Amino acid sequence: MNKIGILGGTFDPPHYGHLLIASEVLSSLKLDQIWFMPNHTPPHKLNGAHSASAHRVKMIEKAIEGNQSFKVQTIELEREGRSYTYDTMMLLKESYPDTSFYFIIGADMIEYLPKWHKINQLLNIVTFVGVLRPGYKSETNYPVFMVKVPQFDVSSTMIRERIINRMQTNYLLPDSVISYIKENKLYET
Ligand SMILES: Nc1ncnc2c1ncn2[C@@H]1O[C@H](COP(=O)(O)OP(=O)(O)OP(=O)(O)O)[C@@H](O)[C@H]1O
Ligand SMILES: O=C(O)c1ccc[n+]([C@@H]2O[C@H](COP(=O)([O-])O)[C@@H](O)[C@H]2O)c1
Repeated sequence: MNKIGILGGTFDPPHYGHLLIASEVLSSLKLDQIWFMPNHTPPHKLNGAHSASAHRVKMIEKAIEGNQSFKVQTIELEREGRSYTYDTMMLLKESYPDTSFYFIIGADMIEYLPKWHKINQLLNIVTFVGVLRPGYKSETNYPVFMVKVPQFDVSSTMIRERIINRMQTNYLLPDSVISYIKENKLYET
């Protein structure tokens, strides 16, 4: 049985918080791979993503370059529409019947779990793995396996705001992603 961790997200842009939790969960749970899975339309973000899907994929590819255990999974972009995790995981279970899936979520998403689409059915097909995130609580009535990771208070929102305000973003995300953002003038207004 393969053990795959899935880090679903908007990745707008990807940052070291994402890479850190992916790497820590991979090693703590002895997973085979982590799949970074950008959503097409985040179910809970009314305005959707700021950057086009193609840019978000390119930025993830740059961020994970060189790490053989990290892959991009684009199933939600191909499907389009609102990216309900239950629908996605049903399709992935069908395509990969011999794989156990571990869906990684930060504490902001743990708080939001009661509102997830078909949450009880989803719990039957994935194991949720939770990590703490500064400013959010991890208490929940749902079965979430907590993995202790160093906390890093960075978010895509913080990075987008810094770019708008022409502040530096060094060491919050990989240089290759910073260069890509500059070349493509993302998030400037
Ligand atoms: N610094 C962090 N520490 C722990 N978990 C994180 C961190 N950043 C993101 N995550 C988790 O990674 C997943 C994907 O996050 P997402 O792509 O929405 O990034 P974000 O930084 O939360 O973005 P935004 O600020 O735009 O909401 C979510 O489960 C989120 O909780
Ligand atoms: O399926 C749902 O109802 C649902 C509700 C909120 C979030 N999610 C998923 O949780 C992951 C993290 O969300 P986000 O938008 O904070 O990056 C991402 O894969 C989302 O599609 C899924």
